[in-house]
Amino acid sequence: MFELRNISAGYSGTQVLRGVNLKIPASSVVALLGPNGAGKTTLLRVATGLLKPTSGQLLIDGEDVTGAAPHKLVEKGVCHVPEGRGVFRSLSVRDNLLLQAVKGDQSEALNRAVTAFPRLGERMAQTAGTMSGGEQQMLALARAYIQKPRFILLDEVSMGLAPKVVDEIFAFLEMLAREGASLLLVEQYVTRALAAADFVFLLNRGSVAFAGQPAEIDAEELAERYVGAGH
Ligand SMILES: Nc1ncnc2c1ncn2[C@@H]1O[C@H](COP(=O)(O)OP(=O)(O)OP(=O)(O)O)[C@@H](O)[C@H]1O
Repeated sequence: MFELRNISAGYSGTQVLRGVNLKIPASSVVALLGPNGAGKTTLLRVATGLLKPTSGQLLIDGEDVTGAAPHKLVEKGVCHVPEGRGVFRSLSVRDNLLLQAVKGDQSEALNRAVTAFPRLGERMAQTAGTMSGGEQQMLALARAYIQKPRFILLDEVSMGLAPKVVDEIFAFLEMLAREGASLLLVEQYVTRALAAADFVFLLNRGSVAFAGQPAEIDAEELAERYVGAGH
């Protein structure tokens, strides 16, 4: 269980998050929705240790990890897939994957990546930056998967991708949750996020405006009121 408890945070005097409570249980997908500027990315930055909260706690399986450096959280199984795909564009697909592998486990890491996304297997020698947006996102997700993360925080992974690729990516994310991971999915793609999620949090102006199950939400109304285009 990954938990943010009463978190407030911001940037040099500007408060963005105001007393946010959010839980990501094991083996579940939690969608974090909300309009532009609501504070979703800021929340992910707090959750990954990149931004220290001004108050509140970050807990992993009940252990207080507030203020821990990002690499300490990585050691605890926290993995961040940032907006705009965290891949090294000038490196090959293979090198991108190997950089994520523990020494001695290189072939296992490559196998794991190809199991997740078979298409990457055909493109090992290709320079990552020359692949399509969808393929680069698959590579970013495969790099995360290699680390066998327990908590995966994803920022707009479906942004700008074709519906078929988005289907493939969501199927992969649901498989990660079935394997036991906890996922926090920041999404503009409301319908898709609600279909995949076990729990939904709606952030508005830095506060949680709704927390509950997808069935309690009217996706159309939500998209109109809070999220805007892209659903
Ligand atoms: N580095 C920064 N310095 C100062 N203010 C920032 C910084 N990053 C974000 N903000 C401000 O914090 C607020 C929340 O931004 P954030 O990126 O967390 O929202 P978001 O919900 O992820 O929005 P979007 O959907 O547009 O990405 C915004 O008003 C933004 O201008």
